[in-house]
Amino acid sequence: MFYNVDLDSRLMLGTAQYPSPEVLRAAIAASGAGVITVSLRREGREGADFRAILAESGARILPNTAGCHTVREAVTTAQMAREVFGTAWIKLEVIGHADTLQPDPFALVEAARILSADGFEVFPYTTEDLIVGERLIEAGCRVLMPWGAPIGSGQGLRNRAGLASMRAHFPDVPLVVDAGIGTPSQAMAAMEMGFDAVLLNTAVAMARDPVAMARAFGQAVAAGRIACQAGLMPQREMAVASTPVFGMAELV
Ligand SMILES: CC(=O)[C@@H](O)[C@H](O)COP(=O)(O)O
Repeated sequence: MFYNVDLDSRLMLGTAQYPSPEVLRAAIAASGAGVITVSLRREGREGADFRAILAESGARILPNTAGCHTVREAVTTAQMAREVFGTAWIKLEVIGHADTLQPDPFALVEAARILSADGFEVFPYTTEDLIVGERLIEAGCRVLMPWGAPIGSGQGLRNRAGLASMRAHFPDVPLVVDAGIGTPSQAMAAMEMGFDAVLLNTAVAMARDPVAMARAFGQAVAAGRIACQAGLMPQREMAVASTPVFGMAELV
């Protein structure tokens, strides 16, 4: 549950960098994404067409503050997005570093506190740092979005151990791996680890065939979720024969 909303699909899809609006429309449909994230800047640029694509998708809209570098910028962008999209959901990005596009944890927590107090339901894009996660929860966030890897890098789950300890530390908080996912298998791995959803953009938008890639990600996220719920077998140090020896033919 993400702020009391249950989603059919646990794939959250970004809407930037697609070769054309038609490809974007088809990719959203093929992915079956439950949530579409959209930047206010893009909505301002592309207007009615883009809005129609979002509306016909049937997915929930998660506006984001992509490109914001300060608390003030992020809070103002979120407030404008609430007006434009008519939702209290906001994916909060406050970028702290130009090369890594790493979140600024201090500004992030401050902006999350201001927005939560103002009635927003905040999805903060953060690192896997547990203390920052704690502070975000204290600030009012009921979802956390740790990065897989830097935005647009396609490096996948770069700090698997850190992500696993975040999952263990916040067993009851919905956690969404956001950014840096390059392949469907990486998205599936995140779901197998028990993450509640995955958010990605570049890997689909920049694929040679974005529509087919969107479908692949939709299926991978669904499969990872089923596998997690089915219970993965533990890894073992040694071989354990999988074929029973009872009833084997005796050769004399
Ligand atoms: C669209 C959006 O919200 C991005 O900021 C997001 O973090 C996706 O990252 P990738 O493009 O690496 O999938």
